[in-house]
Amino acid sequence: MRIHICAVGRLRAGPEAELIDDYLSRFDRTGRALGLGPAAVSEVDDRKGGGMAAEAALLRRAVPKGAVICALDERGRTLTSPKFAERLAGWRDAGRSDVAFVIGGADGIAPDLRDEADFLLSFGQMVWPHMLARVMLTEQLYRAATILAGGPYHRA
Ligand SMILES: C[S@@+](CC[C@H](N)C(=O)[O-])C[C@H]1O[C@@H](n2cnc3c(N)ncnc32)[C@H](O)[C@@H]1O
Repeated sequence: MRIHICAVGRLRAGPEAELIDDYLSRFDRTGRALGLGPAAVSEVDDRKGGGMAAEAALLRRAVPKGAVICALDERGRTLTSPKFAERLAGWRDAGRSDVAFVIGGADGIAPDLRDEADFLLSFGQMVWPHMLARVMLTEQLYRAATILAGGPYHRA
């Protein structure tokens, strides 16, 4: 099951980009035997200042047809890491080929795109910078893969 991280904004080289690359390559390595991955980031950038609606149109284009849409939003549901792993495995076991994690820009995700999501995932009620949300998501994807693989990385 392919993982797409569809995110607003271009990430420049730096510590966040290094962490994301590292977690995604670990996820791909661990996930391969589990039918999870590969994972890739699709960045969208509205240079015309069209706001959330313009970003939503670009994000929709980045989401593969038929993908499960999991939108990241502080108003969504919080999950434990094992429950997040279970949910990923559930989508895989239901035969879904693609899961798209959608991350908004400075103003968040347009309400109509949020309404289209199959799941709203929250990393708590605090608002995080979108680049940190990307890092947190990639770490949780790697953690989920290690949980499903029975590895020692996650300690509850
Ligand atoms: C700077 S935040 C935007 C916050 C904006 N005020 C809003 O109403 O959504 C940018 C993006 O990071 C992600 N994000 C930030 N905090 C989050 C959280 N606590 N849980 C899940 N995603 C979060 C969301 O995808 C959000 O659209």
